[in-house]
Amino acid sequence: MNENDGSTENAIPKGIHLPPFHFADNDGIKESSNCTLIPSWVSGGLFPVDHGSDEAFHKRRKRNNNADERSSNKDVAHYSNLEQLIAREIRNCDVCGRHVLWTRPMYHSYFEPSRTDTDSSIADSLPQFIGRYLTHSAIPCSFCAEAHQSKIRETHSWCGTLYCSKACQSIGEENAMVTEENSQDCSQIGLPPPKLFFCRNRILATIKFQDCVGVQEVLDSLNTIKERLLSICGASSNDVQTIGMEECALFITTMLCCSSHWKVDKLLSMYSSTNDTIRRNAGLDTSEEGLVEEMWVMARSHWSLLHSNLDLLQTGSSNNQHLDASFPSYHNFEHLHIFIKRYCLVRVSPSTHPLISYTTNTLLSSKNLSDSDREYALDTLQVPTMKEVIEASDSDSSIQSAITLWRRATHISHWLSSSSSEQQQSLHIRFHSKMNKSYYAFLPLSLSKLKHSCAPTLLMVMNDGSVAAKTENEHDNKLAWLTLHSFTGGEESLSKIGSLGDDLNSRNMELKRLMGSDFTCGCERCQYERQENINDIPAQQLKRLGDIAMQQSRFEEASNIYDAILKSVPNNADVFHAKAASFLGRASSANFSKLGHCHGFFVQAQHLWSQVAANTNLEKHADISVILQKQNAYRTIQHLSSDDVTSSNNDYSPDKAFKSFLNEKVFLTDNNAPVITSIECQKVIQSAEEYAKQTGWTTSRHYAVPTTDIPLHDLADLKPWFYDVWSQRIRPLLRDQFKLNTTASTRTRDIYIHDAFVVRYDANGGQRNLPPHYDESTHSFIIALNTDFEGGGTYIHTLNRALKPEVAGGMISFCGGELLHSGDSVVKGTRYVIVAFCYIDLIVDKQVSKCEASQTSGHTSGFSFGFSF
Ligand SMILES: O=C(O)CCC(=O)C(=O)O
Ligand SMILES: [Fe+2]
Repeated sequence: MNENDGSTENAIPKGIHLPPFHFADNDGIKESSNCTLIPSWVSGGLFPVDHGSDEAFHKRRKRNNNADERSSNKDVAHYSNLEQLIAREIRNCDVCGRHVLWTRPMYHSYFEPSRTDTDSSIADSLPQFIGRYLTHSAIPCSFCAEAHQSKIRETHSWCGTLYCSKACQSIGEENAMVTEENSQDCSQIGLPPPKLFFCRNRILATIKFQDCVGVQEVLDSLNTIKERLLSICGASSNDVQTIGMEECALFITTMLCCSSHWKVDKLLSMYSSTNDTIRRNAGLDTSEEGLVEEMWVMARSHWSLLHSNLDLLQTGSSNNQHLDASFPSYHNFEHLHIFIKRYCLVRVSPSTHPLISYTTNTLLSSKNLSDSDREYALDTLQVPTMKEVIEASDSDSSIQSAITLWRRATHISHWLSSSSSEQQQSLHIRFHSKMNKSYYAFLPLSLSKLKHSCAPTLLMVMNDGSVAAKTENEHDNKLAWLTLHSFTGGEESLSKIGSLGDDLNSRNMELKRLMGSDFTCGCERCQYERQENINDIPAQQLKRLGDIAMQQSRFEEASNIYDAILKSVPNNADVFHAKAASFLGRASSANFSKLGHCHGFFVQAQHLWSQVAANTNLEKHADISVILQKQNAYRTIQHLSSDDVTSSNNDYSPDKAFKSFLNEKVFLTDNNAPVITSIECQKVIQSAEEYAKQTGWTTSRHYAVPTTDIPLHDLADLKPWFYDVWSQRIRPLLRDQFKLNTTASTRTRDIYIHDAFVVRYDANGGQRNLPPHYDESTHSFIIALNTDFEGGGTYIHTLNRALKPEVAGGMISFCGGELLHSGDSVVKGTRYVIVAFCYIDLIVDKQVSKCEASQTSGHTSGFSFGFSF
């Protein structure tokens, strides 16, 4: 097994955003390579129109500014609510100037419910109204009808002239103006000069749409229809956020397809050639039947209206005969629906880069933020893409400034505090629903071959990672694939379901709902979780499953998977490393506040790393070497296996030399009791700065919330000193503060360092602050190395203030994995601190051999670290 995720040289690494792409299609399918994004019905957005290579459309857009404003893709793409949707559709009749609803901005048609109509007749005509949205149909003006007859419809969209009634249309056509511009346009497409003026409808920004003809009726009726759909789905309007979306996306997609013979034929032939369970299980769920019927009637009646109007314009008489031949039968409509649901529609995850999600969530959950500051913070939340970061040189100033922006934005979340009001709560909910909104995408047909997997290689996401939920405008979002593992291009796997974090049963229930009741997922993850032919799953696939479990914080499962791999591939350092990391994950997620220790997992992880490093049969592993350096610097293993545990000979008296906060979860040393002297502080700063002259300060050691730091284990001249300080002064103090029993004979738990580093904050550039976060530790300490700066300090959110020792050498210690905290912005000068991530865990030696850790460690013989290599 290859160490780097089984990737080949040309593989695209994990964590990269790719634009939507096509898989090669043997049938030479020509489709837009973009997936169509379908926002939710509930949010009022319908779907973006893909004009593809419609040159005439683009040409016209450029020429006419007003039309451009009205009909740009952006305008059509999405609307955030029904009112907006309707308001955008209000235009003036080209003849009488009356405000009318324009049912489709790009196409020529009109819908004018009159005030005298009864509610029920409006409701009856609404399916057609909606239908017109859903299929690119229009009643062409006479110019467009000519264009249509000249068989140039494919390359020419309707002109967009709008009349509020037949009477106005006649007047308009009689008085039509011919301009130089549109006459040129006509000669380009081989037509006689047009009779009509092109697209001179205006958007009147001042229109109050309530005053416009028919608006309220349409709004009401749309809501009526929505309610009806929901009731068919068995949902109340309170559930709309969860139920409306998928149903709507599905129907919009199916109805869209019905407007294209080619798509219908293609989909039906794909359906009939599919020989998997879809055929055996073709029936609809009973809950769907009524809805599908209703949609079929709606789509069909629209189709009928469209064709009779076309006939009327072309031949002067209505002829409905071709309807049955061209519109899919109910039977076929049902098949289309099933096929699309199972193969063409995928849920799009709104999450993007983990960094962005992390920051965004923190911002959203912060109660100490005024509305405008939160808006500002979200607005300035711009993070470079992974690709940009990888490709950018260190000196790339745009990346640097983007990172600075991000940090500044997140920092606002605690800089300005105000009490949490109801208004803020609702804002929070609004933002949250905005961020977490689900979308569906209609895949190009060639992509419908992609297989579902619960451990997918690709995840369809909003955005390409460059902009984090920056604005209210959904059309700023783009679709992209996120590679969850290194991707070589041959893998056919994507996720059909929204929540990959669910367990086997929940995932399968969801899949059966989507794919039919006898669908059984055959992906490796389900195979593994069902314990079915596990030995047949290649080690490389299993490693992926383990890594996914790690990403989803299912650490115990990850440990088990890595164990399974080691049975067949016993000498893989990468898997051992991953297994130790899963122990560390379990240490962080152990129920610390209840147990007061990490169930032995921290200690277990350290032992595993040390044993792997000592095993000469195993390849050297870069990450394990770093862990070993830390173990040596802080003597973690020596401490566990020697009498060091008993040493309590310190010359530091902790008695009452510190203040405590938050029920002894946070401590600050008194000014007269620093843990190191100011001379020692100066030495640390000098040593770190000297070292940084050769290597620079690191800025990416901690993934989600990186500090600008130098690890202490890299500072050779300081290592012995730091160990002395740790064992003689700091550790005894922490034992005292966190009540780890002060005598060695009764002590069953102790505190260990996992990582320690010197951090530099600089008001004049570089890093000024650290965003809100939890540490990867149970406990952390921060030692101030200087005081000649302004701002700064460790902001503990529950405390609602920053703690800052007033003397160099002063220390803050706190439950870093449990309390949200941040590094406050330094506004003047440079701040240096030592930060250490620690774990309180069991002392694992003869004294504690019967501790409860043994029950969960997976080993039966006490607390053993015996791994078979
Ligand atoms: O700068 C500080 O005081 C906080 C640092 C911190 O929380 C960290 O490095 O994890
Ligand atoms: Fe921290």
